[in-house]
Amino acid sequence: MAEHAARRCCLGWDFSTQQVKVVAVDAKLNVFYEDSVHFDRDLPEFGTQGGVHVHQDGVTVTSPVLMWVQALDIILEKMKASGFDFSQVLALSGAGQQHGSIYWKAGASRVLTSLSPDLPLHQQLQACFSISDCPVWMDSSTTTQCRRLEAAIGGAQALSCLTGSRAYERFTGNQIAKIYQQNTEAYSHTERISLVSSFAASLFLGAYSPIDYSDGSGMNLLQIQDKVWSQACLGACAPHLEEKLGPPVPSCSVVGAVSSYHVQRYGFPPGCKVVAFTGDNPASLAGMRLEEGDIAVSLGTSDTLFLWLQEPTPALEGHIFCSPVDAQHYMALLCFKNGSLMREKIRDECASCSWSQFSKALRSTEMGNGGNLGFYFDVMEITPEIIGRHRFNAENHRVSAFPKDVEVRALIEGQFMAKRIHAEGLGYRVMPKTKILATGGASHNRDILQVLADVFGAPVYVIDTANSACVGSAYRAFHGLAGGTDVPFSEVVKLASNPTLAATPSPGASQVYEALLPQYAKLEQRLLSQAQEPPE
Ligand SMILES: O=C(CO)[C@@H](O)[C@H](O)CF
Repeated sequence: MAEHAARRCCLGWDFSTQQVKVVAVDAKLNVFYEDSVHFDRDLPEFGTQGGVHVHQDGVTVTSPVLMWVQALDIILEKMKASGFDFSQVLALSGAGQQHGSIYWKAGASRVLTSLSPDLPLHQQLQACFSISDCPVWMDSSTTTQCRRLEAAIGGAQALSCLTGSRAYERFTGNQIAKIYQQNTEAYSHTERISLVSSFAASLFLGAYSPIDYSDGSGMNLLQIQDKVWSQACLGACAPHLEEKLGPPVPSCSVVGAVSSYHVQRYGFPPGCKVVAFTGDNPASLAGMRLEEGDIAVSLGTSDTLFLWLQEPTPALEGHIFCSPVDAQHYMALLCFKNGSLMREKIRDECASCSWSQFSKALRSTEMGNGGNLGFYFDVMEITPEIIGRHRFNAENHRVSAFPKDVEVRALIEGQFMAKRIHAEGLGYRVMPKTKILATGGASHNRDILQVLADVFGAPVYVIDTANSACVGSAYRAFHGLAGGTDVPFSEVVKLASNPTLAATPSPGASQVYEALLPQYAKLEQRLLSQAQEPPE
């Protein structure tokens, strides 16, 4: 086996939906080791598809907790067999898919603190969980619990102001409420409830790890301003919940050292620190090294925006989480369902199925598209809830079609104006130092990125986010090691390689879009109110 030269490092873990991944990052912030275990491929005995079980009802989605435990056993054994030198690990942190919940059975903490280094984790933790199939973020079976929680707190907007989001089916508080209502005995036999992130940290700690502020913001239970559990939300979900959750902690907290189990079985140094694990999206924000005023745009099947916010404006769309790298600030997530599939459809219809033709259409039409505006939602859009294709000319009159080149530009300008309008609705502001970090399939098309730069009036950089949650976790481990809240995260990660500049705003862009954005916003509101009118 190739021996890995001794190299002081931090480990970054990601317990995601489909796999467990790990990277080792050295003091110069170079990734020199990575590995992964895929649930479907490497643990077929659990019978998951995409790492989950979709139940017969089509809305309940779970993952077996022992599959996650066994995946960690496998990846640690793979690292050991490859000659990885665990004695060089100074600290570790990690990420988990957000919102999922794990239910530790009464007495499990005693097992966790007295693990035998002669046996794998999954053999020793077999009887430690009161719920074996854990609800995950793809579950949408808790609409009743969502309505009850919003009613208890004074409505959707009130809940959003308190916890950063209105009630969402996947959010953990609603999932816990469902388990309490439908499996009361299991709930009563539960001594601790973890998120996937704090569960994973517990496996390294050999004790229950606390929930961090950032991933805890995805539960509809944490007051994001005061960073304490909301007693009203806890009470509306299930009894004795606060004692089962434990107190939340700042995301950069050192929550302890790796357990003697890992020291004796794998050779971790006894002083190897564990920094609080967090959600995969907050960890990705850290991995992308987003700074104040920056915005990350992931142009994938659905388009996702990561925002850095100082003063958030909670709304009925999007999600606001406590920042994972700065306890005073916040991050926001906005999801736009009509992303790359919508771009591919218009490419096929208007650019002969060719991206080069698509780019040519963008280059041959002017900024602002002569005042023509389009809304392209072939599937029900999330942000906002509108469906269908809607076109308007410069006089704001609805038209049935655009010339092909105009249609291409109307799609891209519309997608990016919507992103700016809804980002600003959550409190985001473009600043002089703003960088737009683009990732995902469409970020390979320079002409699309040019429109992005023009609409936002800010430079666009491209970044590779393949391992962003893992790399962000390793960065956060260095941050925790360096003293956490006393040291700016940006200082800790300044040695990391910089993103590549791909586009800067065209001359005159801000005049064009400052005029067009309010018009787009008005038309969107018009469509939204028409969509909400009762059918005739
Ligand atoms: O639900 C989500 C965020 O709110 C997803 O991005 C999960 O974190 C994916 F694991």
